Amino acid sequence: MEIIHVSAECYPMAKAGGLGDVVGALPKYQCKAGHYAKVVMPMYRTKFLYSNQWVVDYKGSAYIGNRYFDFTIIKEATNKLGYDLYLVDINGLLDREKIYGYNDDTERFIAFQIAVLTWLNNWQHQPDIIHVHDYHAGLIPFMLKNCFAFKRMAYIKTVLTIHNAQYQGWIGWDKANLIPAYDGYKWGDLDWNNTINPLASAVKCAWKITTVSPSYMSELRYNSNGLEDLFEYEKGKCVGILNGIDNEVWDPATDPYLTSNFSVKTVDAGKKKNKKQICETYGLDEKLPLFVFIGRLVGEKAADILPGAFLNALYHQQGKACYMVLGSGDKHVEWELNNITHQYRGYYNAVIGYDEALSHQLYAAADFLLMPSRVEPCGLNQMYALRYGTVPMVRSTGGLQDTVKDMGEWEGFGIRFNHASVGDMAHAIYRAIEVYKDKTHLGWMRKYMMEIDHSWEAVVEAYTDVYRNA
Ligand SMILES: Nc1ncnc2c1ncn2[C@@H]1O[C@H](COP(=O)(O)OP(=O)(O)O[C@H]2O[C@H](CO)[C@@H](O)[C@H](O)[C@H]2O)[C@@H](O)[C@H]1O
Repeated sequence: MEIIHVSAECYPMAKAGGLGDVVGALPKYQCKAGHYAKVVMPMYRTKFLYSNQWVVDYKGSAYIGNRYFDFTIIKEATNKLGYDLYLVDINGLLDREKIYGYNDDTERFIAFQIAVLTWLNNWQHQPDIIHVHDYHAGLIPFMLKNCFAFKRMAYIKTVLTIHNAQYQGWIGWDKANLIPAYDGYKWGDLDWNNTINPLASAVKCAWKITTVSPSYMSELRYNSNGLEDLFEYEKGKCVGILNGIDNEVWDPATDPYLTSNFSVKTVDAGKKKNKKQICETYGLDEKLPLFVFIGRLVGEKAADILPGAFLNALYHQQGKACYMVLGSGDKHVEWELNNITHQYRGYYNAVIGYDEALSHQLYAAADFLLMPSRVEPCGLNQMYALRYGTVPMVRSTGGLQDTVKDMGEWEGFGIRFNHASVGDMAHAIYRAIEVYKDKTHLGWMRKYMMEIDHSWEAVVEAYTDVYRNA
C-alpha cells in the first residue's frame, strides 16, 4: 500500500516529544514490511535540514483566506531514513526555528495542510491511505471530503492517529475563511461547542481512528478535554494500537550517545559506567540509586508535583538516593525544579531544556525512571527505560498500565501507583530504594525488562489491518 503520513513532527528532522519518535519510525518499518510509506511535514529551520541533501519535488501556490502563497515541496535526496521524507517550505510561515509556539500557529498549520493537499491533487495517481497525526493535520479529512478544490480526492481513505487529545487546535469561527471553500451544509463537521475544532473534525471525518494504546482509547470516552461524547459516538471506527519503539535508534548495545554500550549480558556493569559519567558531570553520588524524570514539564505529565515530591524524598530519604530532571515547559515548574539544585547539592540536579543526547545517557545511567503522568496516551519513555534496563515507576493510566507490571505481581518488573500525588510518589520511591538493596532481584528485573519486545515490527501489521478495514 502507498501511505502518506502527514505530521508536524518527525524525528530526526524535528521532534518536540513522542509524536516525532512515532512518525519517524512507523514509516520505516512499514517500508520494511513491503509498503510504500512516506512522510510529509513542514520545513522548519533545523539542524537536519542544513546537514542533508534535498531535491525539489514540486512547486505550487494556493490561497489561505485571501492571502496568496507560494510553496515548494522538497524531498530528502538519499532515502537515508528508510522512507521518503518530504518537507513543505512556505516562506515566512513554516521556515522557523521552533515547531510550535508562535501567534500565527493556526495560519501556519492550515497553510501546511492546504499545501499538502494541493500537492497531492497534482499527482497522476492517488495514494491508498492518508494517515494524519494529531490536530495539526486534523483538517485534512474534512478538506478532502468537502472542499471543492479537492473533490477529486474525496474517496482517498484517511486514518487519524491521536497521540494526545488534550491539544485540539481550537480556531474561532471568525477565522473560518482560512479553510478553502467547502460545501456550506457541512459546517457541522468542523464544529464542536461553537468553535472550529480540528481534532474533533478529524474524529468525525476520518475513515478510521487509532489511539496509541488500548487503555487510552477507552479513557477518551470519559476524559478527553471535552470530546467524551464524540468518542462515545464514534467508538465503532476507533482502535487502540500500542506504539512500538525504534529498536535501531534505542539500542543500548549500539547507541552512539552512551559512554559505554551494554547488552542484557553486561547490563549491570554497563549501567554502572554510564551512571558514573552522569554522576561525575552533574555532581551526584554514584553509589546511591539514581531516579530520573525526562519530559515536558506540563500538567499532563504531573510535572507540577515533581518539586514537592523531590523535596519530600530528599528530606525523608536523606542521603539514600539521588535525583535528576531533564525537561522544559511550564516556567514556574522549571524555576522550582532549578531551585532545589541549590538546596540539595550532591543529591539532586536539573537540566532545564531539550537535549536528545542527554536523554539517551540518562535512560542508560538511571536505576529508576519516574512517570507520574495524569494523562499518558502511550508513553515512550517507559519503553525506552525497559530497553535500557531502567525500572519504570509509573502512575496506572493509559499506555503506562498497558506496558508496566508492578514488581509485586507475578513476573512484575516495575513500580506502579494510583495517584499523581506527593504521597504516592513518596511511597513508590521508598519501595524503589528497598528493592535497590536487593541486587539479585534488581538484576533479574533488568534482564527481564530488556528482553520485552516493543519493536515496531510487531505493531506494523495492526496498522495494516486498520488500513484494510478503512
Ligand atoms: N527535555 C527533553 N530532552 C530530550 N528529550 C526529551 C525531553 N522531553 C521529552 N523528551 C523525549 O520526548 C519523548 C517523549 O515521549 P512521550 O511519549 O513520553 O511523550 P509526549 O507527551 O511528547 O507524546 C505523546 O505522543 C506519544 C507518541 O504517540 C505518546 O507516547 C505520549 O503518551 C503522548 O503524550 C521521548 O523520546 C523523550 O525522551
